Order: sequence, then C-alpha cells, then structure tokens
Amino acid sequence: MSNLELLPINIAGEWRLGGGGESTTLYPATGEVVGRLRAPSLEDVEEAIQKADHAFRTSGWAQKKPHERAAVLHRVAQLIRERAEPLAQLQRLDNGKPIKETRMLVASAAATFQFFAAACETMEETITPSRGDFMTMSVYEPMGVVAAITPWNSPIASEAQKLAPALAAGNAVVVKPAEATPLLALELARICEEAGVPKGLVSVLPGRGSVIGDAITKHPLVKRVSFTGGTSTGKHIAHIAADKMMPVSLELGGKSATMVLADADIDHAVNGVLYGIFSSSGESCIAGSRLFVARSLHAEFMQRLTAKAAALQVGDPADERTQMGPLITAKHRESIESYVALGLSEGGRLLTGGQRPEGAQFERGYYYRPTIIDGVKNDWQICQQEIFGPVLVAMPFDNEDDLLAQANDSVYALAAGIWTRDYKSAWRIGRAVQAGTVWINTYKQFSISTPFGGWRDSGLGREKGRLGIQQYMEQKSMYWGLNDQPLAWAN
Ligand SMILES: NC(=O)c1ccc[n+]([C@@H]2O[C@H](COP(=O)([O-])OP(=O)(O)OC[C@H]3O[C@@H](n4cnc5c(N)ncnc54)[C@H](O)[C@@H]3O)[C@@H](O)[C@H]2O)c1
Ligand SMILES: O=S(=O)(O)c1ccc(CO)cc1
Repeated sequence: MSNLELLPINIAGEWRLGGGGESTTLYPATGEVVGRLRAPSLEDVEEAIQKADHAFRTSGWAQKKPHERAAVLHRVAQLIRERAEPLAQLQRLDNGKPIKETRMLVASAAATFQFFAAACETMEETITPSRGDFMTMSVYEPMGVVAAITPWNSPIASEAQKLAPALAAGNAVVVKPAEATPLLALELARICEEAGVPKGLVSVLPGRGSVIGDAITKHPLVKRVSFTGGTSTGKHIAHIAADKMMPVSLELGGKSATMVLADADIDHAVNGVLYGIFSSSGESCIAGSRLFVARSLHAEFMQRLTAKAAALQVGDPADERTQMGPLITAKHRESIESYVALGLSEGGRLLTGGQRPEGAQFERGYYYRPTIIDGVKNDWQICQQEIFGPVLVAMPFDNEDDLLAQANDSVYALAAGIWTRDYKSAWRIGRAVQAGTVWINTYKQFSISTPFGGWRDSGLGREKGRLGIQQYMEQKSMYWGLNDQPLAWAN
C-alpha cells in the first residue's frame, strides 16, 4: 500500500498538499502504510490561521442565528451517522482500535455534534434585575480562531468534542491531529464542509507537535487552545498560554484508581476492572490502571481476574470478537515493555502477560498481552507513572482510610472507580476520592451532557456538558442605564 497517493490536507478550506515533509500513517495491526500526506510548512500554518481569522470576520458564521448554525451542525451529525461504518473502519486503520470500539466512538462523535447543535440553539443570554437604575445583561461572544490539538488514542471522539462546541459558539477552528492519526480529522473537515460550514472556517494541520502544534499555540490570532494529550505537553502549552494571556483547556493523563470493597459483586467487579484497563489496549487516559482490593477479598479476586485477563481475545481489530487490538506503534510497545521490566525490578509479581503474544497473526503488529502485576506498593514508579498501555498494577488495602490515602496519592486525578453494594460507602469514598470523574459499580461510561476533565496534573477545565460551549466564548456584562436623570458623581 506504500504507493498510495498523497492525501491533500485542508488549509483554510483549500485541499492541497502541505509544503512540509512526507508523513505516513501505519496500520498498527500489520505495520502497513494506510495513509500518506505532506505535512504543512510553517508558511501553510500562517496562511491557514490568517484565512481562518478572515473567514471568522467575513463569512457571517458568527452572526448567523443560533438555529441556523445548529442546522448545519445537525447535518454534520447526520452525515457522520450515514457514513458510520466507513468512518469506524478508517478509525480502526488509523490507530488499530477494535472495530467494536471504533463504532462506539463514531456514534459518540455524531451525538456530540447533535448535542452542541442543541446547546447553541438553546443557550440564552441572561438578563438580571439589578441594583440601581440599570438593567444588566450577560452575553457571550465567539473568540475568533481557536485551536484543537488532539492525541492519537481516540481521534474522532476528541476532535468532535472540540470542533462541535467551538463551531457552535461561532468560531473558526484549526485542528492539529496527532502525527500518527491524521485521517479522521481530515474526514471530519470534509463532512463539515459538505454540511455547510463556510469555507476557510476549519483547517486541519497534521504535523509534528513541537513544530506545527507549537506554531499554532504561539500564534497571536489563536485565541484559545483546547488540548488533549500528555501532561508534559499540556504544561508546555500552559506556559505559552500564560505569556499570551490566552485561556486553555487541558485534558491530560491519568493513573486512575479502581477500588473493590469487600462487599462488591465480584463477577461485575471483575468484568468492570478488566474493561476499565484492557479496553482500547489500556491506551486511554481514564484507564483504571491502579487496582486496590480489600485484603479479605484480594487473593480470590486476583485469581478470578487473572484467569479472565489471560482469556481475553487479543487480535485482529477487524474481527468483531476482538477485545484487545495492537498498540499504536512499535516504539510505544517498547516503552510499555520497559515499564513492565521496571515494575518487576521494583519487586512486583507478574500474574499474567508481560510479553508479546505468539503466533503468525501477531508477527507484524504491535501486540502485547494483557498484563497484571500484583504485590506492588503505591509509591513505586510503576504505580505513579502513566504507562498508557495494558498494564494493571494491584495491591490490597486494609480499611477506608488506608484506601483513600493510597488512591489519592498520585499527581494525577482524572477518574476513579468504586465497586461495592453499600451505597453509603460508595457515597463517602466517592466524595473523598480526588478525581474529575467517579464511576460507581460501572467504569468508562460517558454521557455527553456530563462535564469531563481532570484535577491536578490531569488537567484544567471541562469539556462536554451544557457549559462546554461557553469555554469557546468570551463573556461580556452589559449595563443599561434606565434613569432619565444625569449620572451623579460617586454613587
Ligand atoms: N484527559 C483526556 O481527555 C485525555 C484523552 C486522551 C488522551 N489523553 C492523554 O494523551 C496522552 C497520549 O497522547 P499523545 O502521546 O498523543 O500526547 P502528546 O502530548 O504527545 O500529543 C498530543 C498532541 O499534542 C501535540 N503536541 C506535541 N507537542 C506539542 C507542542 N510542543 N505544542 C503543541 N502541540 C504539541 C501532538 O502532536 C499531538 O497532536 C496520554 O497522556 C493520555 O492520558 C488525555
Ligand atoms: O482516552 S479515551 O478513553 O479515548 C477517552 C475518550 C473520551 C473521553 C471523554 O469523552 C475521555 C477519554
């Protein structure tokens, strides 16, 4: 497939080859080339941002009545649904996620556009009765050009989560997808164009983060960056933003605690813990990667968990039965292998996995077996660093205080899971655990109307939810004088 034609990229509505170097997208299950493009040059970035700003000011998108913008975004949702299967297959080729999961991601992308279409139509400016002889009004204005910088693990979902509210709010958007997975962002831009988003309002600039991402973030016409990715990149972006006094939202890494109490429904908890860590091959910011099990249940639970983990269907992402596909790249697999070696050298006990699967079907892809390391201590590096792969570390706890002290002892605070039949324990622990999202007797479930984001090193700001649109707008308070008398001094 390496004689594939070079794909055009979208520079402010013009589909053409970028002026930068060639980059290829590999299918992680086989290493085959599934996409080739030329990255944008820095001149292309400049042109895209200048034209996006021009389109923002002249296309009339920001001035459209909200229901008119909503109609276009509803069409985007409709087109995504009509093309759901090809989009799901493209996402599978782009990053190797099993087809069952990519179908869910595509459905969620359509729902995201639908939700923000409705949010834009129903968002009201507020008028408040006020002190004195004036009426006050709080209104929201679009910002101009905003940037969406996304990672490789769930491109269509993270791109929809940024594009939909940013467009709903009336902005122009520059999307910078991850180097490894540019294909979905390009398709989404085509769909937006077809649905009636004005030309020039959306650009897709794939390329190296340290070059293209940096140039976008620093550009004076870029008024906001919505970033999803690693914590160190997020901090770098926050520094640039501070210099520009630019608002940012940062959806970053995690090392989420899953807690199984002594009274948990064991079957459900085993299933939930497995899904929480091994779906998406653990390449998920919210992966439940640190497991705490009540000491009285620990031995039995680990035995059942290990047996089920070892039996998970690892294999071809195109196969409907596959539960775990390959990792994104050979290099990422090497990083996971070195984390496992580190955990074992720290004293962890390998219960299952810890190696590549054997067999002809695994030879070309970047596969790794579901891995569980027990007997760790929460302050070991294997428990503190985000691995972003199919590696679960497990340890017992003695009581609620001990559990909370360990669960909260992390620089990350993105998500947590609690498995218990006792609603009072669930409430107490759920309130005391430090995390942006807490799942009780479930895991890794989402509603577009519920805000999502992290605390501490897991991020700043929230995406989704009714207020998700407001982060793409500047708020303005207006005072209307109602007094016929001249303004008095010093009131
Ligand atoms: N909290 C969330 O919602 C969420 C969701 C998915 C992934 N993540 C996190 O993403 C990480 C994995 O993704 P990744 O490896 O692609 O992350 P990454 O930080 O390396 O890259 C993310 C994006 O940032 C770009 N980038 C890199 N350097 C940049 C710079 N200097 N300026 C601007 N942009 C730059 C990359 O090109 C890419 O598009 C994990 O840490 C994971 O936890 C978080
Ligand atoms: O890291 S992922 O599991 O892909 C993921 C996708 C979406 C969201 C928020 O909607 C969070 C994490």
